[in-house]
Amino acid sequence: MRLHVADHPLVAHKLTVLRDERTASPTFRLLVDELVTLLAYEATRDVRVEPHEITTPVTTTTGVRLAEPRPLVVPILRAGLGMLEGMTRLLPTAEVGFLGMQRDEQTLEAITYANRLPDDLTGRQVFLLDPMLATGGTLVAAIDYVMERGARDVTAVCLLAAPEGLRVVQDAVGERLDVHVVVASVDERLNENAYIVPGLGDAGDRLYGVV
Ligand SMILES: O=P(O)(O)OC[C@H]1O[C@H](OP(=O)(O)OP(=O)(O)O)[C@H](O)[C@@H]1O
Ligand SMILES: O=c1cc[nH]c(=O)[nH]1
Ligand SMILES: [Mg+2]
Repeated sequence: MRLHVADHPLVAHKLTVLRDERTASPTFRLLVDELVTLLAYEATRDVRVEPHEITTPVTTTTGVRLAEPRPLVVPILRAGLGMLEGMTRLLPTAEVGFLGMQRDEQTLEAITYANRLPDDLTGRQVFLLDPMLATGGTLVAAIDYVMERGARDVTAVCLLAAPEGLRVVQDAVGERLDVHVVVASVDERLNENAYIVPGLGDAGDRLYGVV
């Protein structure tokens, strides 16, 4: 597993406001969007491109364009939905798949309630979006879904990760896949309820309200 922690004062500043319990949904959503844009820059560093010849007003030159097949962006509902627009702003031609997953707060098992992914992901670059990597159960299940469909190039974009969850992801997929994880911060630990500490609380609730 390759881990990239965004080390940038703007990321740290925005994350601090995001963590603050006084930050209400409208500002929270805006900050998630801005943070994803900053993380997406790093997450797409290895996006596949191909040579592309163009004519400028002065001469012809060979640049690059995104290669086919187009990347697939997969927000993990609910909370990952808050990251979709920021990601597709940088990758406007990407396709979008959806995974709806909810952690059972008793067993901590990830339960899948929606799955809308292309059948064949062979050769596709896949970007999984989820703000929180806590125990790692949700991300491991999501990686399994895309790997079952043939994906071998997977990047997870998260805002916060717990060290415990990163170890779980490494142990579960490390042998099978060189997954790339891009995060704004690796926090201290999980608490007794498997919430990230210091964290930001329940990302889905803070984005969309308690349901
Ligand atoms: O690493 P894990 O221990 O699996 O936990 C992380 C998951 O928990 C949160 O989702 P949640 O289950 O709260 O669903 P929601 O997005 O609908 O709020 C979060 O967005 C992750 O998907
Ligand atoms: O801290 C956490 C852990 C799981 N899910 C969240 O939204 N927050
Ligand atoms: Mg939630």
